[in-house]
Amino acid sequence: GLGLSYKKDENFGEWYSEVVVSGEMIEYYDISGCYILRPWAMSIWEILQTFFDAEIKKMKIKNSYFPLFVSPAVLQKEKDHVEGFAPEVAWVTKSGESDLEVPIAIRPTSETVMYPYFSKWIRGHRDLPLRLNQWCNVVRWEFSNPTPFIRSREFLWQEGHTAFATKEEADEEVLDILELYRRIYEEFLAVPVSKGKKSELEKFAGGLYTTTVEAFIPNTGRGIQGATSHCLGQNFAKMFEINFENEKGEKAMVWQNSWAYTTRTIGVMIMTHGDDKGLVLPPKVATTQVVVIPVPYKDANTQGIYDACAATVKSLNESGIRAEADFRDNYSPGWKYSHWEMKGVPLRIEIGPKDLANNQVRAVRRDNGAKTDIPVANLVEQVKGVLDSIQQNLFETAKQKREACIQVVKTWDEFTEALNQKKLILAPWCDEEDVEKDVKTRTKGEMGAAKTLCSPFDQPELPEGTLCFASGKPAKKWTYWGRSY
Ligand SMILES: O=C(C[C@H]1NCCC[C@H]1O)Cn1cnc2c(c1=O)CCCC2
Ligand SMILES: [Mg+2]
Repeated sequence: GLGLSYKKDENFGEWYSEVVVSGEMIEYYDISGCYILRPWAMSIWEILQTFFDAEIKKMKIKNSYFPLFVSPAVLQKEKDHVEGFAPEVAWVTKSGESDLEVPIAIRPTSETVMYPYFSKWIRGHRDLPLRLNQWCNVVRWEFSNPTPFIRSREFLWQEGHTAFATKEEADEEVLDILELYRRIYEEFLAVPVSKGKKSELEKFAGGLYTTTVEAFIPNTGRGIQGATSHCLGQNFAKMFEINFENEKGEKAMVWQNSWAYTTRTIGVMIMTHGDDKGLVLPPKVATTQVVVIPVPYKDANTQGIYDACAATVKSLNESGIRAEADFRDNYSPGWKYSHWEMKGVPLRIEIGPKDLANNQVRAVRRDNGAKTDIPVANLVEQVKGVLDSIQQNLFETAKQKREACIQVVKTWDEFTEALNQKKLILAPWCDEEDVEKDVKTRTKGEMGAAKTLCSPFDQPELPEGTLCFASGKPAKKWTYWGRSY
C-alpha cells in the first residue's frame, strides 16, 4: 500500500497516529481515548506477559483476579490518593433503565479493591508474605490528549500487590521488580531507561516512596514513565487495618508494595524505533521475525521458488524463529516489501530464480536495509545471528540518541535553554519540594511545565559546594528534569 504521509522528524504526533494504524497495531474507536488493540499489538503484549509472568512465578507471586467494580465507600477510604485523581474515576450509575441505588466505580487501580481482603486474610506472621498479581484492564477517564498506548482511558496492565512482615523485605522486592521492568524495556523492547526514585511531589501520594524506570522520546524531548514499583510503607495497612501477630505475639502492621507496567510499553517502543517507512520491531518482541517472499520471474521454476519459501519457513520455525511466507498472488513482491516494512518485520527473506539456482536466500534487514546472501546450508544459524545483531543495533542506536539528548546544567539559564532545545536535563538539586513547585510554575506554558523525572540511582559525583540550579542552595542530588507525557 501507500507509504506514510507524515515524516517522523517533521510531524511526530501525526506520524505516530498514522504509523500505529498503517502498521495494523491499532484501530481507532468511536469512544474518545479508547483504541482497538489488533493482533499485531496484542502479540507483543503477550510476549512481554509471558516473560514477566514466568519471572514473578519464580518469585512465588500468585495471580488472582479481583472485581472490576469498586464500592464508593471503599474507594474513598484512601483520601489523599483518590482526591487528587477523583475526576478520573468512571462510575456505573444505571442498569438498563433504572438508576443504581449507589453508583459503583470502575477500578482505576485495585488497592482499595484488594486491601479489605488482605486485612481479612492476614492474621499471623505465617500468612506473610502475601504476594498477589493480576493481569487486567483499568479505566482512568483522562482528559489530556489521548494517544494510542501512551495515554488511553482504558489500558491493560499487570498490578502487583504484596505484603511483608518487615520493611527490609518490601524494600528488596521493590528493586527486584524494578529490575524486571528494566529488562522488559532494555532486553525486549530495546529501549534504554534510567532507574531512579521519584521526588516527594511526583511519587504515588498513597505510598512511602516510588521507584521508576524512565524513558525519553528524543523527537518530542519528553520524558516518559515506563513503569513504577512503589513501597507503600504502612500507609494502607493503617487505613485498611492490615495487621498480623508477629513472632513476639505483638500486633504489627504489614509493609506493602504495589507495582505495574502497562500497554504504554508498546507505544514507547514504537516511538523509539519507528521510521518513515513504518514500524521497526525489535526481534525479541516481533510477532513475525522473518517474512519470506517469493520473487518469481516469468515462468522460471515458480513452483520451485514457492517450495523453497515453504522449506525456509519450516526450518526457521523448527528452530524457534517466528517466520511466515507471503504467498498472496494478488500482490507484487514490491508491494509486499513495503507492506512488511510498514509492519516493522525485522528481517525479510527474498527467494528468486538466481537464489534458487545458487541454493541461497537474500536477507534484507529492516533496521539498516543491509542485504546479505545466505547459503541455505547455514540458514538457521545465520538468521539467528542477524536477528541478534538487529536487536543489539536497535538498543545501541536508541541509547546513543538518548545520551546525545542529555544535557548537564548548573544554572537556571542553562536549564531553560536546554528545555527549549528538547533536552533531557541532568541538574544538581537541593531536593526541596517548594523549589520543585517553583520550577513548575516558572516553566508553565502550552508545552507543559518541566518537572522532575527521577533521581537516578546511578548518581554522578556531586562535588562539595555544588549549588542547586534553581534555588542556589546546596545541592543534595543529581536529578533528571524535563517535560513529560
Ligand atoms: O495506581 C496508582 C498506584 C499503583 N497502583 C497499582 C499498581 C502500581 C501503581 O500504579 C496511582 N494512581 C494513579 N491514578 C489513579 C489512582 C491511583 O491510585 C486512583 C484514582 C484514579 C487515578
Ligand atoms: Mg494518571
